Amino acid sequence: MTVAVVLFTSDLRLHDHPPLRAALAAADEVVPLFVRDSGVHAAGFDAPNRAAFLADCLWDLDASLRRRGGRLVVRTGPVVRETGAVATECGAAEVHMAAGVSGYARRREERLREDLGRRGVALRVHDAVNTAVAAGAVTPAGSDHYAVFTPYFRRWSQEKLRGVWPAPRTVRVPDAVRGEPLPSREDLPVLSPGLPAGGETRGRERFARWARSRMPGYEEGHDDLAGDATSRLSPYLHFGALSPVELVQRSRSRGGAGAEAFVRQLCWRDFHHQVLAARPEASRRDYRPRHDRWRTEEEAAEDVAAWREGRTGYPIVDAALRQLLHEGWMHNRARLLAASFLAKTLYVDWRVGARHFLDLLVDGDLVNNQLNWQWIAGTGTDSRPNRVLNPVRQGLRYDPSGAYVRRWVPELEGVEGRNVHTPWRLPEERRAALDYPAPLLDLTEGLVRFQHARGLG
Ligand SMILES: Cc1cc2nc3c(=O)[nH]c(=O)nc-3n(C[C@H](O)[C@H](O)[C@H](O)COP(=O)(O)OP(=O)(O)OC[C@H]3O[C@@H](n4cnc5c(N)ncnc54)[C@H](O)[C@@H]3O)c2cc1C
Repeated sequence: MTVAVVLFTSDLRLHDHPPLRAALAAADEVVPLFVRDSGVHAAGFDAPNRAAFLADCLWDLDASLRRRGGRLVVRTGPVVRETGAVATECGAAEVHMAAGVSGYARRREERLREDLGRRGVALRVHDAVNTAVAAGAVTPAGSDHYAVFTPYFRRWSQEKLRGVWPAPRTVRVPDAVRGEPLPSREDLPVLSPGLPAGGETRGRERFARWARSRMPGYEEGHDDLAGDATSRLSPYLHFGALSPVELVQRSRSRGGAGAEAFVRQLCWRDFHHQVLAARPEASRRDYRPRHDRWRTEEEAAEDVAAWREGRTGYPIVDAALRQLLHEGWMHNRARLLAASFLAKTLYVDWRVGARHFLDLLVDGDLVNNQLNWQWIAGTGTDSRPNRVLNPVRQGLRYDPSGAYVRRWVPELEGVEGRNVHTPWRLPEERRAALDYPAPLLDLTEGLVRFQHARGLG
C-alpha cells in the first residue's frame, strides 16, 4: 500500500486542487494534512478574524473529505516537524503542496525539502494552485517580473490556463494517522460581529449566486459603495477555498463585460503575486523608494488612533474604517480612500495602516495587502505615485446618495442628501447636535505637506 501526504496551506478546498489530484494518482492512500503552524502564530498572522474563517474552512474541508471516505488530519506545532512526523508515521514516499510566494512560504518550502529529504521523502510543489497563472510564468524581456499592471494583464490574458479538475470521488486515508480536534470559531477571542462564514461549500455557493445575479452589472457597479455589488469572494480566495483558475474559466465561459471586468480584478492578485515572488522584501520595504520621511505611529499617535476608530471627521473615511471593524472586510474603493487618507493626507507610514488592515481583514494577506498599500502610498506599482484621493470628492462620486456613510456612521443618519459628506458645513447649531468630530485636519494642509515631502512644490 503506497501513501502520500497532501500538506494544505492556503488551498483549503477539494475542487481543482493539483496537489491532491497528483497525490491520489501517485498513491493508494492519502493523508490530507493541515498544520496549525506555530511559525504563523509567532509572526502574528493568525489574527482572530482570519483564525475564525480558517476554522470554518477546516470544518468544511473535513466534512467534504468524510463524505468521500476520508478525513482531515490536523496537527499543531512547527510545520516542518509535524509534516515530517506524519510522513514518517504513515510511511509516505511523497508530500505534495502548493507553491507560495512570500518569504515565509519560500523558507518553509526549503526547510521542508531538507527535512523530508533526510527522511527519504520527496517534496512535490505545485504551481498555479492559488493563482491562475503561476508567479514568474510570464515575464517581460529583460526582467524577472512585470512592474506595471496593464502590460502584465495583456500578457496574462493570452496564457492558456489548465483545465479545471473536479473534486475527487473518494479519498482513502490510512487509519493509523493521529489527528487533533479541529479548532473552532467559538474558542476564539473577540471577532468582528459581521464576519462572514468560511469554507469551500459557502464559497462555491456564493460564487454561483453572485455570478448569476450580479456579475452582469459588475463593470458599472463595482465602485458603488452603497450598492455593495462586488463578489466578496476575497476571503475564500485568500484561504484557497476557491480556485482562481476555476473562477477565471467559469467567468470567461459566462462572458460579457461584467465577467471581463471581474477577471481583470482576479488578474490583480496574480500581478501582485508575481511582484512579491520576485521582490519578497516588498512586503516590508518600499518597492520604489521616494525618500519619504513618514510620520511614525508615535509621532502621529492621535491621528492614527482617530483613523483606526473611524473618527477622523471625514465621513467616507470613517465609514470605511468602521466597516472594517464591524465586518473584517472593506469595499475596495473604501480601502483605497482610507489608505490614501492615512498615507498621503496624514502622511503616516503606510506600514502602520497595513498592519491595522492585517489585524482585522478576513482576507488580509501579505501579498495583496502590502502591495496595495504600496500602490496607494506611491511607493509601489502605481504609475501616478503622487495622486492624493480627496475624501469629499470620492464620497460625492462613489456614494452620491450618502447611503454608505449613513449605514456605517449612525451619528450622521439624519443628515440629508449629499450634506452627509460635509457635516462641518451644516449650520453651527445642527452640527453641534451631532455627536461627530470636526475634521482632523484641513485637506489643503495635508496636501501641501505631502507635496512638500515629495519635493513637488
Ligand atoms: C489598501 C488596500 C489593501 C488591500 N488588502 C487586501 C488584502 O489584504 N487581501 C485581498 O485579497 N485584497 C486586498 N485588497 C484588494 C481589494 O480591495 C480586495 O481584494 C477586494 O476589495 C475584495 O472584495 P471582493 O472580493 O468583493 O472583490 P471583487 O471586486 O469581487 O474582485 C474579485 C477578486 O479580485 C481580487 N482583487 C480585486 N481587486 C484587487 C486588488 N486591487 N488587488 C488584488 N486583488 C484584487 C480579489 O481576490 C477579489 O476577491 C486591498 C486593496 C487596498 C486598496
